[in-house]
Amino acid sequence: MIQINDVRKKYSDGTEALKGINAEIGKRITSVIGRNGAGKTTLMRILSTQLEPSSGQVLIDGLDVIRDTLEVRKKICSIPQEATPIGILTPMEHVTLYLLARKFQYRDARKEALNALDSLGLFEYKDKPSDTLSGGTKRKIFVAMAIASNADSVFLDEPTTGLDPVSRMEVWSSIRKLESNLIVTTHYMEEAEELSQEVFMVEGGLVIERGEVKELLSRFRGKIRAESHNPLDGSIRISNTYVKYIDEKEAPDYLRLGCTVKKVTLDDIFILRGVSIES
Ligand SMILES: Nc1ncnc2c1ncn2[C@@H]1O[C@H](COP(=O)(O)OP(=O)(O)OP(=O)(O)O)[C@@H](O)[C@H]1O
Repeated sequence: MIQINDVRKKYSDGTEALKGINAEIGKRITSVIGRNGAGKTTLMRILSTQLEPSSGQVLIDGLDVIRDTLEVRKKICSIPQEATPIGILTPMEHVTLYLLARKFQYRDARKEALNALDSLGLFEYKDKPSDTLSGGTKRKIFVAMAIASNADSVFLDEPTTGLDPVSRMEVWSSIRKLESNLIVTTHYMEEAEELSQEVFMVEGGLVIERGEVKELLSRFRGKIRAESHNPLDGSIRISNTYVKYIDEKEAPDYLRLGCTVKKVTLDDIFILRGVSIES
């Protein structure tokens, strides 16, 4: 269980990245979503003991990330957004060394490393130096470390950024098999919908919405999104696009008007924030 109590972070230049985050996260997959600069990485760095909050408290299985840092580090695995592999080391060496550092026995480390690499479609690359691999394959090495670690809590900051659709599905399926508390940040709403039991939407350093995907989307029941480059009656303007939420049965009328019609996703909560779809 992860408890986040009124966590705030003000950087030395005065930027208030987190303005009071409160959350309780259980043994399930949780996604943290939000626009660029919302505060997702700052929160992940605080949870994984890489950054101290300005105030507030984070407890991981009852251990305080500031007071009990070393104990917490043994229980967690955190893969930061900017992680890059060491060029001369192979994926197999990366994952095995990581597991040895986590006190796995050598044989277990090799076995778990192989399983994780295989589940991510990396078997054929396992003995190649990392600097000969593509960007997406390099990214998957770190996902393999997290999967093999079997840590109680795993934090993945944008694990699938830059991955092709097949690789993304391989990552999802491996992530789903983990029994850890898993927190994933992502820009892909589809990923949050696919993966997580609970979603936290962060904006301006605050949690603006939280809940199960189904629950969050329930306000749109029976609605779809119509988009146009021309204003529609009652539409919301986003840059050069006009968005309107319509009844499913109205789709043919809007298609005739030249609109694009789309299924509602978590994106729509950001679009609609503060606006009632009945209006
Ligand atoms: N070291 C730092 N010093 C000052 N401000 C920072 C620092 N790191 C992040 N920030 C600021 O804190 C805010 C939150 O940044 P953060 O990286 O946590 O957002 P994010 O949601 O992860 O964004 P992205 O989706 O682009 O990765 C932003 O305004 C950012 O510019």
